[in-house]
Amino acid sequence: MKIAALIVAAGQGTRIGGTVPKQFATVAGRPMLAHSYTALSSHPAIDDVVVVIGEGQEPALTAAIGTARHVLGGATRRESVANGLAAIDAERVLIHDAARPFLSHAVIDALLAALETHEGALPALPVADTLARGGEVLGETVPRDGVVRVQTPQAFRTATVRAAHAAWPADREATDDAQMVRALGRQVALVPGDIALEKITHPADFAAAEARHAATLRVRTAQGFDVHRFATGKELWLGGIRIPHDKGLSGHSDADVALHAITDALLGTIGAGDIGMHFPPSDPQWRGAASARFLEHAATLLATEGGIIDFIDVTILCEAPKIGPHRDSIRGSIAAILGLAVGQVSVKATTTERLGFTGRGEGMAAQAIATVRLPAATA
Ligand SMILES: Nc1ccn([C@@H]2O[C@H](COP(=O)(O)OP(=O)(O)OP(=O)(O)O)[C@@H](O)[C@H]2O)c(=O)n1
Ligand SMILES: C[C@](O)(CO)[C@H](O)COP(=O)(O)O
Repeated sequence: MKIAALIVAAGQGTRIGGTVPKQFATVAGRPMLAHSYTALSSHPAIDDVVVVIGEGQEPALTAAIGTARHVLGGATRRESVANGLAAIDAERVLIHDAARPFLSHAVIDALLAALETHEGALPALPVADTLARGGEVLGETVPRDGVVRVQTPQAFRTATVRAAHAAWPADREATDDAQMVRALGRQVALVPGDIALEKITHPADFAAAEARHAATLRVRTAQGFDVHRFATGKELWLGGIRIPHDKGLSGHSDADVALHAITDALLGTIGAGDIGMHFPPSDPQWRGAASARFLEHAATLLATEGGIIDFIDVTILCEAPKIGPHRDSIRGSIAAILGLAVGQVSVKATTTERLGFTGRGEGMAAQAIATVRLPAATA
């Protein structure tokens, strides 16, 4: 049996505002859409994931998740879902809001299990507050017994949800698909909802989602170390900044010893080997490459595993040049490459008291420690 997933991401996010629609804004270190796309596309039972986007949103989609199957949505969520349903070929379908980024495989499993006995299923949470009609002054209390908060993904037998959309009057809106299936007289099962799935609707929801997500992460640290030999006639690059000096460092790339150490530290946090495995010195395409690319790659791999960087600490070992005058610009540069605040980056330097290869001025070394947080399953 084929199972497809639709992520509706064609909204404008007007209640949140901002320079990009919320589904492409960053939350927990990645574009919001990327979180649920990863959760759905990595689930072993799901064969096909289709993203429904708005007109002109292709570049944002590609920037968020790379190449992905997608279709254009409509003016309302209901129309966007209908366009997505027309694009799939599967017996079962999960319909999910991009605005609910933190989707676990446990919720998907529960929904698919409920579909064995029901034509639809959705995650629901109990209501804890008193409910009342509102306006300028308090209206009457709404009984909350048996009232639930309805989340997504909503899972359906595809034929049923297609029939529900076909039967729904074109001049009436529906805020979700389950109410349309119910209007057909079919039963939709409830499975336990997840507070992590809360929809990001208003500006304050971003910070709340970040905080809830961060609380689920586990801290991990890893270190990186690198050495490069001095050579005359080379530029000296440190932390992505060109430093005036009479010698530079030799290497296949720009030989930025500080960025290499940080790259290895980040790769270490996810057990992804070392920089040489990802960018072999034997590969001509990396000749003279800016090491910022290597660091960005390591940060992307970490983000793909749901990790976020808490802190980077790098120590540069050399007799000369003096690092102090360049410390702030190196910090700023590393922070900019990684999308961090400057306060999340520390740059230190030391001589080795004229001892060893650094003491003799033959080369430079750098060591870095990365502190990150990763989802419990990875950590
Ligand atoms: N025409 C639309 C409207 C909404 N959505 C999607 O439906 C989900 C839930 O909608 P909502 O949170 O209301 O998002 P927006 O419509 O973008 O927000 P707003 O109402 O504030 O503009 C979101 O993932 C949104 O991208 C959609 O695909 N097509
Ligand atoms: C589908 C939904 O997320 C279920 O709670 C909700 O109805 C979407 O409503 P919105 O007004 O489109 O945000």
